[in-house]
Amino acid sequence: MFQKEEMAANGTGVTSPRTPLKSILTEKAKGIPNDSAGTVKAQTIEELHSLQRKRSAPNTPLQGTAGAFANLSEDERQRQQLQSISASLASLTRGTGPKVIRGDPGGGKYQAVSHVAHHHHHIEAPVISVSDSSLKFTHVLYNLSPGELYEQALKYEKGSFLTSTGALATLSGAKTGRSPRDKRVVIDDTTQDELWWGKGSPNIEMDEHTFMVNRERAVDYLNSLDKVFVNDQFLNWDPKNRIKVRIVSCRAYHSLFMHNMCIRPTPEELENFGTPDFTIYNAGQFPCNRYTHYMTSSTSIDINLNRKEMVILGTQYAGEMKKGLFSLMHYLMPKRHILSLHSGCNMGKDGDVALFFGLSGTGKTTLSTDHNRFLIGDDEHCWSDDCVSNIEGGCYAKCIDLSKEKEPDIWNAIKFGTGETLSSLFLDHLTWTTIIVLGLIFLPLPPPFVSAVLENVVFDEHTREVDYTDKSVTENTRAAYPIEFIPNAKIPCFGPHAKNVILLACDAFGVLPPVSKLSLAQTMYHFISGYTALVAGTVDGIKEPTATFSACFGAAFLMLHPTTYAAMLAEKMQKHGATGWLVNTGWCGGSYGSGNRIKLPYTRKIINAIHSSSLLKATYEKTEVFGLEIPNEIEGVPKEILRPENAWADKEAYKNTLLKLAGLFKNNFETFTEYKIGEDKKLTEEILAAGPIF
Ligand SMILES: Nc1ncnc2c1ncn2[C@@H]1O[C@H](COP(=O)(O)OP(=O)(O)O)[C@@H](O)[C@H]1O
Ligand SMILES: C=C(OP(=O)(O)O)C(=O)O
Ligand SMILES: [Ca+2]
Ligand SMILES: [Mn+2]
Repeated sequence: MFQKEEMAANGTGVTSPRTPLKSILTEKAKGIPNDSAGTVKAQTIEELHSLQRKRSAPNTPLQGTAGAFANLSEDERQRQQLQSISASLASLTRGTGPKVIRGDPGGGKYQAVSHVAHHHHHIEAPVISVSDSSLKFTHVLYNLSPGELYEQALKYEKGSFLTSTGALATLSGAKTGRSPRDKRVVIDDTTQDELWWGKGSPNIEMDEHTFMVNRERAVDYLNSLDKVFVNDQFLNWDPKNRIKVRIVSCRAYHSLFMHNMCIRPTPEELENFGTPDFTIYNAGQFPCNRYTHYMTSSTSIDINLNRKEMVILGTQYAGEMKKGLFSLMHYLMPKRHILSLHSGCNMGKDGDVALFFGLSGTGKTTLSTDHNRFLIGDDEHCWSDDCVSNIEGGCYAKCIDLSKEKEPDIWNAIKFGTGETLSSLFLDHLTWTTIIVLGLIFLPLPPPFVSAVLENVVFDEHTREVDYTDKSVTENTRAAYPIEFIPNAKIPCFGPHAKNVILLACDAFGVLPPVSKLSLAQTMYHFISGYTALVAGTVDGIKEPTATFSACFGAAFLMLHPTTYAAMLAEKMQKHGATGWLVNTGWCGGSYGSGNRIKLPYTRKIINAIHSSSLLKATYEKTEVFGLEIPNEIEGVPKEILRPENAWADKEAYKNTLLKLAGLFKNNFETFTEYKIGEDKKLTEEILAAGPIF
């Protein structure tokens, strides 16, 4: 009887007599007050150490909450959870999943699944032989906390270090950027008709069978390891359109990265998680077999929409997982008439929402992180009939040349510690009517315990201070931090319909004006064009400044034809009266090499003028060739830089460069001239006429 009660009380079925150690009192000690707070409730050192780590969720989920597992005993619930993970890792040829147990094979203390874990805990890690896979156990490190993941990384992953601010610095291996040429999408009867294939499309086809070959390769590799990390998390803050994802990976770094980047479930949500909507198998440390059909390198990133799975082989760059899930959302959301956007998003205290579109490195993260506004998200959003919502739970900032002075919020986010939810100071500025009218809910959540991951940065061996100017490993150094690390993040991350749509282009040619106001047709023209000219790339291998056109400012992630997204954007902008802007965050006064990059403080002034509506009231002049409306003045921005031709010393060179760029725009748009944008024939014609005229 007593035993039963104790089992129910600690929820594990493990019973241990907890008689405290008797303290020995000598004659001398009698009468002397004991300064210790009591005696230790442990009989052995192991037990003492086991007391140090308090059992908590998710290992000990809360009792009594309703949901998928509501009527199950704790043992049964955990058994089903392990079964689900085993099924995720199942070999399709052998027809079975591995024997999974919870816990760290290195002797760590995570094995909450009592009976299974206890029996096999002492098994020595065998020399791995795949043919013995049915005999061995795969340890599952399930939704570990940042602290646990830190320990795993520091203990077992070479190249993992603590920086002076407590961030985890790590290396992503040979790949320090995405590998879009190695992306494959399974073509089947459904996707053949639904998806965007062919010229300009990022979706390079692969057949179902080849996917299975790569999946098996990844699963076999994962099964051959002593341990794998499993994250069960969410995408999309819009509760009606939340997607459940499971990420299986082999590195603590990957698990921590996704912990930061996806939405973190509460213990209750995790308990009721059930079957994921999509699963990633990240076996990035292991290459694909180049003799496999469709493979052109040893890297392969494969999406199978029918199986709801993604396989990663031959790259450890964590951005592949983040952007792979983004591709998934670009498929799932439009099916629900929701527009998925490669954009940053923030909101003013009056509820004015701005979207920041732009290719990698154009300023989405930098400019959406604004101390005077609420951050909704830095990179991936959905625009539904109800709201604009962030897909992710974290930000992924470029950190080359990061400075505390210029970007204090990002700088301060690169740490280990607790996140700040919306500061009360900021709340004071919000009137209650605003809160009620906008239906904003600011949850008084306890600050979560989280930590940033720094990829491929260089730091001082002794002080552990990061040198953000050092490009020794790569130019594409990155920080991934949970959104709560930005003090004025808006949690939950959604807001009302967008008022301003800002298209960012980093124009290395230096001929686009720092800011221009766009008509709806021009907005669509530039959205479909998706221009930028970067100097250094996120995309693996590209280091030179080149013009890039990427439809919808994110062709690499589109699943459907660009005009599908464009038509939805046009409709939403019309419906909600949003204004489009083109902002050049790149060069002025000359091309890359002779001119200079526009100073961030000037760009911020421009963006402020857009937010405050003051720019809307300015007087404008139209430019030649591109027909862009340029404001005559903006407070705090030198007048000379607003008109590019004034900023260039060599007017002849300016004109030639302008025409060169116009030609590139025209060539690029040729593929789109035969498409209709939605039902509106008039708009389609206007869009075609909204490009450069020369
Ligand atoms: N005028 C400017 N506007 C925006 N970003 C600038 C500007 N000048 C320099 N930068 C730098 O360019 C980079 C923009 O990168 P980021 O904001 O991460 O882009 P994205 O999120 O679009 O990939 C940052 O490193 C930022 O400091
Ligand atoms: C993660 C990426 O996004 P961005 O550079 O747009 O922040 C990427 O392109 O790899
Ligand atoms: Ca991006
Ligand atoms: Mn970004």
